[in-house]
Amino acid sequence: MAATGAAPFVDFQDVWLAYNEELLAQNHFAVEAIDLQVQRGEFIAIVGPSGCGKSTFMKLTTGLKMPSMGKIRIDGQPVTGPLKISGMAFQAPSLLPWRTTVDNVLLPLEIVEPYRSSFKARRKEYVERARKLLQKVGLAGYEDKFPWQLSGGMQQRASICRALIHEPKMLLLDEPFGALDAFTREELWCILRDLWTEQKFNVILVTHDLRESVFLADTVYVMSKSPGRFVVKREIALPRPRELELTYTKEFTDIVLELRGHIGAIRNTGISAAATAAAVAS
Ligand SMILES: Nc1ncnc2c1ncn2[C@@H]1O[C@H](COP(=O)(O)OP(=O)(O)OP(=O)(O)O)[C@@H](O)[C@H]1O
Repeated sequence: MAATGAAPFVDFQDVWLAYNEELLAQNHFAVEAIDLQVQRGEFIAIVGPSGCGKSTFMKLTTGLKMPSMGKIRIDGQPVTGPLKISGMAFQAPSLLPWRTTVDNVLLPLEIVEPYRSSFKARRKEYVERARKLLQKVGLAGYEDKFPWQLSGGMQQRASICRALIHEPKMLLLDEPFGALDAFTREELWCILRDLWTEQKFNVILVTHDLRESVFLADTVYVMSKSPGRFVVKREIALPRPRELELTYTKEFTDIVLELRGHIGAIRNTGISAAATAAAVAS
């Protein structure tokens, strides 16, 4: 899976974030003491109770937010602003309504250098790339449709293609399948797993679906709240590629229940982040 011994692809060193100066003055952090190293090609998932700081962690990883304290390096470089080496997909697919599927997928190439400057000259090649990706996610035949002609699951497939069109080194997914029915969700897990196996980008997935985290990720991190802090690191040593049947085995269910137990403890007993961190091996 991930390369070992090399410098981590994502490297958080004691990162803290308060959302503004006033909160910082009150020592009110949204996330604290984030130490996290993700190896090149690794697929990680982040789970935790609502409001614990998962999206805040994503904002830091994309460079949309800068830490109040601590250091972040991605692909060996300090993060100083919004990153272009990542693709992103969120719970709402947010396709532009006046663009066809293929034109929505092409959007990052019109915006991100080095593609932007050559976009017009290479449009034909890029359209071909977009069509191939759409085919892989089962959207062949829908390239020229508009978002309102697609189901929610289809729009989410297109948004994953849009996130991958500029061949990013890292894919950031914040609850991308949360609004979909169980069958579509499982189908998209398999599509995402196949794309990842083929292209080997890093993935950081935020999800409330523990089965999803265990099915997809190499490592699952549990975040506790107030402020958000990683308190559990669970490596998932299940066979790859993962088949859906695996999700019905005892081993799989035991890991899901173990993670559920950690989140239940954080939610129900009000265990503070520091106490949980001390109690649970990382
Ligand atoms: N722009 C902001 N300004 C101030 N506080 C914020 C801002 N965005 C988030 N927060 C606070 O930071 C904390 C973490 O929020 P975040 O959205 O990262 O949680 P989350 O784990 O992603 O939640 P959910 O699972 O519900 O999406 C919360 O207490 C939230 O109120």
